[in-house]
Amino acid sequence: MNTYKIAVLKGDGIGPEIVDEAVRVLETVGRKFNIEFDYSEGLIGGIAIDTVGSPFPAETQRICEQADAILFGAIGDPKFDNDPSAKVRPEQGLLAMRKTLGLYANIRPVAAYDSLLNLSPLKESITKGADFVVIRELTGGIYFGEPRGRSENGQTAFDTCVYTKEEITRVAKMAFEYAMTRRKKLTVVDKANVLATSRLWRETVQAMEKDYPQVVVDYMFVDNAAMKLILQPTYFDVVLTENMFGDILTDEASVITGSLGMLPSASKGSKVSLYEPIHGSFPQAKGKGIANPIATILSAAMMLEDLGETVAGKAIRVAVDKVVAEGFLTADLNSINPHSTTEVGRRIAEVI
Ligand SMILES: NC(=O)C1=CN([C@@H]2O[C@H](COP(=O)(O)OP(=O)(O)OC[C@H]3O[C@@H](n4cnc5c(N)ncnc54)[C@H](O)[C@@H]3O)[C@@H](O)[C@H]2O)C=CC1
Ligand SMILES: CC(C)CC(=O)C(=O)O
Ligand SMILES: [Mg+2]
Repeated sequence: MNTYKIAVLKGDGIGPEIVDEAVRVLETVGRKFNIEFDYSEGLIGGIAIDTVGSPFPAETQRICEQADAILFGAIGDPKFDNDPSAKVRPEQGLLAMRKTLGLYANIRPVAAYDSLLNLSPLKESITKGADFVVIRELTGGIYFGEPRGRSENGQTAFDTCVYTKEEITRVAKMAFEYAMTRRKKLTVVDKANVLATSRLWRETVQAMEKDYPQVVVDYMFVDNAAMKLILQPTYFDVVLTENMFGDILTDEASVITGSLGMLPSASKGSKVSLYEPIHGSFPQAKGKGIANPIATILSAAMMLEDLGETVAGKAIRVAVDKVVAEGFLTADLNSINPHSTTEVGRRIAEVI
């Protein structure tokens, strides 16, 4: 029997509810495929600020560093969002965790489900067959650059976007390698017509093209990419982009699947990897049992595949596909006969 140490960071809002369903599904595949999970829970985000005064406590860092993989829910709470003067914010915990653990690449697969095509506001003729992966740089750019803050007596605010060649090279290498396992097409999304950082991105990736002669590379400005994503999503195979563009474009891309609650992700670096839905803490839904757990359950499937448990990961995907096809879904995707977060988690576990 294989045993894995999993750090479980539920976070805020719907975080605990969706992670509980992912754990339920992990337990089910564990029983079926003889895999054992040894879970350690850590605090992160608003709940960590309220409990111990820090959004990414040292104890949570220790738990993560000792784990084989990390399963993360979401952070964020309106009491911080609505207080611009808050000195410590839940989001700082997520950013600090990504930076401290060196999680420089966030892999966000996007695929349209045939049975959900009618639920996207986009026409079926546009979304059918869409299947791409966004590789978002995760520890650089404007979310981390210094200096940042206020000047002129608080009347001016500034953030700084910084990228080094090394940061671009390591994530681009991952993107080229992903492209090699797929349709061998890489689209680099930037704003090189305006931004110095984007010009460094373009120059760096262009220099790497010769190492991957089978990969066809194109470069697209982010404003055009934002349009193309919903005009012709089937155009894309692997998309490589910087931190903020990737954050924004993938929420947009979730419209292709019908709900933000469907998109999983893996955050990777050179050490332990972290698995997280792409959405946030959806505070309006907290405790109501209406949040879609599938993004988190599919993140757990990505985790198993990366741990080498491909059969178990595949079993989760097959079960999700079946449950999606039968329409046993939360209100975001089934407003007529909605099922609760727990019912959907239980159903997926039952089908495995
Ligand atoms: N990775 C993380 O932990 C992230 C945290 N946040 C934080 O989350 C809080 C809320 O931010 P929002 O901008 O409202 O983003 P959000 O992603 O939490 O929610 C946006 C909308 O997406 C839908 N949605 C999201 N998750 C869903 C799910 N599982 N099932 C069904 N529908 C779902 C809902 O309609 C919701 O109103 C903020 O405090 C923000 O800072 C935002 C994004 C990522
Ligand atoms: C809350 C932000 C720090 C991150 C975010 O929106 C994301 O990772 O998708
Ligand atoms: Mg986001």
